[in-house]
Amino acid sequence: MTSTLDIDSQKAAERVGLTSDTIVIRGGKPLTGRIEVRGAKNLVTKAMVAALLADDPSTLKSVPEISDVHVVRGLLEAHGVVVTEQAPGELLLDTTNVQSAHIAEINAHAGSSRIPILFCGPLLHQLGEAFIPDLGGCKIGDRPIDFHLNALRALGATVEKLADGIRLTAPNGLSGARIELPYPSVGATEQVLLSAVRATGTTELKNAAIEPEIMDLIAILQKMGAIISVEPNRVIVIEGVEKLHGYLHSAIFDRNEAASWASAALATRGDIVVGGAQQQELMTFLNVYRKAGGLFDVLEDGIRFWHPGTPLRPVMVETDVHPGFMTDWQQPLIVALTQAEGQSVVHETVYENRFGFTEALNEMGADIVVYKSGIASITRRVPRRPLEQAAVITGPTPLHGADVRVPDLRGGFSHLIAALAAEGTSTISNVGIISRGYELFIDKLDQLGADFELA
Ligand SMILES: CC(=O)N[C@H]1[C@@H](OP(=O)(O)OP(=O)(O)OC[C@H]2O[C@@H](n3ccc(=O)[nH]c3=O)[C@H](O)[C@@H]2O)O[C@H](CO)[C@@H](O)[C@@H]1O
Ligand SMILES: C=C(OP(=O)(O)O)C(=O)O
Repeated sequence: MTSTLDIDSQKAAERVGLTSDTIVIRGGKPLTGRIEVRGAKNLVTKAMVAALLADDPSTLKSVPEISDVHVVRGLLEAHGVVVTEQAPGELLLDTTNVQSAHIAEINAHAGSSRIPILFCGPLLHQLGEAFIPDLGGCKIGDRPIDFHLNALRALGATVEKLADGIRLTAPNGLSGARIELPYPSVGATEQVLLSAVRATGTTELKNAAIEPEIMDLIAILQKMGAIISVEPNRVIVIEGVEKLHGYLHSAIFDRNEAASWASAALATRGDIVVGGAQQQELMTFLNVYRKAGGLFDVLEDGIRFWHPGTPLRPVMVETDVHPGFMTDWQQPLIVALTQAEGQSVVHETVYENRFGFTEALNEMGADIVVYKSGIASITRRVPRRPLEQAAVITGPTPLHGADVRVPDLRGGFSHLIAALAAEGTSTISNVGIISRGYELFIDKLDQLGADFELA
């Protein structure tokens, strides 16, 4: 099983032209103004991989300037794909000359993101073999890839574990199979889609994830010529086709980035219009936001989020697969919950180690207690998973500045907004990690009136 390597924050910063990996923030000032969100990190990177399934070029629009996009671009280029930025945020992905890559070139991207694992199916179809380096991604749990490898084996791939990654071959090509995931994993569902779409015969995937980004990937594959039915009860049926052609697609907006800026408005007592945000993909988040006392207004071209000016209310949140409350939303929201009057409880049911960032919040004055084995006694909608954890946040607690180091993407954004909400000065290092998923976040902080400088 490939391990999740540490993300190199400085490298991530360099990829997007961030001149420093440390930021000094003078907090206590509400964030106000308008920022734009573009395509979702969790779709755009996969859409770029999907282009590999076609023999002619694809065009992807609304591509954000984030580090993970550069990582996938590098991997595609290593395989002979010519990637051109035709206009701001518009990539032309020319796959007419796909070829095997040098292992050294692939390994240069080891530990940078989780996307390399999704190259398996497209490379097997195009080249009959694939080498996948050790993965990166946020260290928020073990993050095994057993569902991926079992699905690939079921489709006919042979998997060989190497010291620095995995090698896959499919001597007889891939063929349709009946696959049931033990849990509706986003990545494993995408793995099956990208592998089964050009396999011989039909694949039935049970217990599939149905996140909006997956639906957008299915839309892209359908544009390319695929036949994919999303059926009731998390069943996806993929009827394999021999050839796919390039696509023209504008990526779905980044709902995780939108929810993060919404939480920033609440935590800093601010007022932020998130241009490009849409209501439907955020409905579950908006309900919780409203219960906590946050105000929002759905506009024609975005959503306005603001603090009510009166005390916030505590909430109980259970993270879950879609349409539940997304795990990536809980970290920024917790910063706002430190300012609610009373006890909030956040049950994390997707990952087993996603509360590490709360230590820094406690150093800044928050009162957050993490229950490493969850809280069993509360009856809830989401059935308990063995890996579950819970955080109890008691507020309101004034926050003060501190020196902190970003541990992961969403935790890092949470530290930024905690520092912006806090009285005094904070120094936050390792902020390059934030550029994995937050486009131009330094420019956006500037647009929203934050008082900071890069160290
Ligand atoms: C790049 C990307 O899209 N990342 C998102 C994706 O991550 P990612 O696709 O990695 O997350 P998964 O949905 O696969 O993981 C969910 C759970 O399944 C477990 N699991 C997964 C695969 C596997 O082979 N074995 C296994 O046990 C994981 O350890 C975790 O406990 O979905 C997550 C859940 O919405 C989000 O937090 C991430 O932002
Ligand atoms: C966990 C996340 O991303 P990744 O799967 O890329 O590590 C995230 O976006 O919060």
